[in-house]
Amino acid sequence: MSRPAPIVVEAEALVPRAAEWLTEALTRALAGGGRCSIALSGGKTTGPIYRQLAGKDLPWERVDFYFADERCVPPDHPESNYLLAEETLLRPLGIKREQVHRMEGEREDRDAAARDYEALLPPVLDVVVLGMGEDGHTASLFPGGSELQEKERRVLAVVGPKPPPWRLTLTLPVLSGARQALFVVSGAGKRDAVRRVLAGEDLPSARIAQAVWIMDRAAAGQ
Ligand SMILES: O=C1O[C@H](COP(=O)(O)O)[C@@H](O)[C@H](O)[C@H]1O
Repeated sequence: MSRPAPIVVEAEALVPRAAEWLTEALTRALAGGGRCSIALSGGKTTGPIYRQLAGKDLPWERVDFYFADERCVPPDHPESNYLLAEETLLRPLGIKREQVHRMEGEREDRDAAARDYEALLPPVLDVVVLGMGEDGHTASLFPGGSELQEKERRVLAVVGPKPPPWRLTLTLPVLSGARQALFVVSGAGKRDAVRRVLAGEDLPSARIAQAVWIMDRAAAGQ
């Protein structure tokens, strides 16, 4: 599959462009009149996008929320990806509890938490929002990790180099199988990783070949 050409925008246009893309993706996924699923990422880039997405007029009662990854911390911890989504998107929209499927990163038995999450994931996700770290990681799939070879498991507990170390993450078969996937990348710190992905290097982020990339000029090296 050939990678779609990245969409490069001015820094101030990144958030509105990404929120618009997600609105269109959700609209497509909801077009049949049924429910749709979206998996959210954490990190620094996504919060402002979620805030803007929360202002969009969509039939939110038909959207089910999942997570691409979670740090192994309680859900009210400042590092929690769930907390970020809760504060910027889920609470502002008044999303019902039963529509939100968070990864239970706080559980002592992380493998059991990963297996329980596998049991509630839909067979295919309609929309996935992803970020990319400066090392090319996405969700909690880090370069060189053995979990990148995973073919069967859909969710894994992993240890990564970025604090907090323990994480739960969707695996590549799930992320690369999503119907629509978006990477949002900003800042000069990501420039080298972007260059490596676009040059065809085998970084975790590069493995989600169907994804659309929206980035600002600094990340694109322009
Ligand atoms: O640790 C994480 O990092 C990635 C990238 O975050 P960013 O702040 O560099 O955009 C994020 O996508 C992931 O959900 C998060 O757990």
